Amino acid sequence: MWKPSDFEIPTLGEARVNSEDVPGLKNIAAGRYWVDDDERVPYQCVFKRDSELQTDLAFEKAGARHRLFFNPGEVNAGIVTCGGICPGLNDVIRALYMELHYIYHVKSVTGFRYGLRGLDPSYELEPIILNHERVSDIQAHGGTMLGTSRGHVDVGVVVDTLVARNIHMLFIVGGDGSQRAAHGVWQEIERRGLNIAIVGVPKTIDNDINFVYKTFGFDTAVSFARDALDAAHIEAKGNPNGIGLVKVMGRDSGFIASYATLASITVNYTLIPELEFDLDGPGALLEHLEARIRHKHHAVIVIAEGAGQHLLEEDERIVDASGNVKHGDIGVYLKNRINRYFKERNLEVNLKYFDPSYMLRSLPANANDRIFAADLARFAVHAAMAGKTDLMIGRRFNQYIHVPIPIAVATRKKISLESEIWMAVLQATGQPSSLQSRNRT
Ligand SMILES: Nc1ncnc2c1ncn2[C@@H]1O[C@H](COP(=O)(O)OP(=O)(O)O)[C@@H](O)[C@H]1O
Ligand SMILES: O=P(O)(O)OC[C@H]1O[C@](O)(COP(=O)(O)O)[C@@H](O)[C@@H]1O
Repeated sequence: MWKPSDFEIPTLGEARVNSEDVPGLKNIAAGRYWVDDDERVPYQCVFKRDSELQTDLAFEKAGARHRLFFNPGEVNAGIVTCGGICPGLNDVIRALYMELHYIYHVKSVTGFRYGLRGLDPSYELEPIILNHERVSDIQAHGGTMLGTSRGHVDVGVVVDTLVARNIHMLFIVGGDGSQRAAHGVWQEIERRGLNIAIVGVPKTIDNDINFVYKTFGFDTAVSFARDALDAAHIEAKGNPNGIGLVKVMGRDSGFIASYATLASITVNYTLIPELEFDLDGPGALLEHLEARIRHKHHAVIVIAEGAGQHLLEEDERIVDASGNVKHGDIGVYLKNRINRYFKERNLEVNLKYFDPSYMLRSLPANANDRIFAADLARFAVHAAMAGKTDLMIGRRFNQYIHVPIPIAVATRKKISLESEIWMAVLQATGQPSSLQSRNRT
């Protein structure tokens, strides 16, 4: 259980600069952005009749502060993007640069290349000094102009690089792994007694980071996944006993699969990592699918990549360079099992398999994601300028907040049997709730 003090954001020291003297900041609609340091957003808001609202647990509200720790004109800022790519990364980089340069007029903005390894001199990746020309059109492209990577980098080496390059604030754009790394870097900075701010911008296509109602890029990914599901439906209906099977990303969570199901409304089975399912036996997927094919002559199935891993051989499971489990290909496995099942029963089916996984990560951001990614970046800059550190920008109840990184990475956002999204999926698909009746522990 959290304590109120767990929600406190570390600061580098006493604020020394009056932000109202920063010309760029004065010119923007400061009324909208300026936030008093004691403004809070409650941690809990929904409460049942018998449980109390714990108003003492609250996040700090994000926004421009009246007083800054850093003198903007002296600041050298750094940006790094880590982990898998995601629509909107370039929007974040662009907005970080624009806010730092045009609003705060910082001295320099350095982009470290290929994730954390860009901060390890042994990789010999010379950083990029960002300027207007370099970033002005990057939002039109997917991926990240800085490159990204997975894999361990020593936090001591990262801090050595920050010191050597006289970086005052580092923006780490990445998922839970990157935010853990950010916390490690901050701990090392604190141990050395340095004044360097570490601010995280949460990123994952899977949307499973807590305290961000939806991660940037997720909206874009869902639209693309919806198109794949619609295509699978057309294929399924256009062939005798057609089955459209679509695999989407989602290492540990089924948000893309579930939201795309709701957006497409053509799906009959949604299989997600959080809920276990069986293939064989009475009432299990294959038997249910057979009944549907005999009755309706077509079906659409969406499966998230992390679903049904218990069905695969243990030795198919490997980890990536960052230590994340790399799942076996459940899509291909399911395709083969379905085909074999119907062949054994001498029942013709026409299964079309779609694997749009990587395609939905590499798109440029759609309109909503573009707005959101840029907002996160701007709030990250305000936080760092005020000398706040070891935090990630989040969003709760329509307000941007400062989330202490240890809280942000303590748990992962997941879909459960009892969640509203799952109820909606069951309703939209008509799949029996008994098909996946166990939360995965
Ligand atoms: N616990 C950790 N401590 C330090 N670095 C970490 C930790 N977990 C992940 N990292 C580093 O963070 C970077 C991104 O992590 P990864 O899990 O690949 O992606 P994501 O940030 O998208 O979850 C990698 O360089 C990885 O080595
Ligand atoms: O092939 P890669 O780059 O390891 O990416 C695959 C993984 O990345 C994800 O898209 C999530 O990655 P992030 O958490 O880094 O955004 C997973 O769904 C998927 O398992």
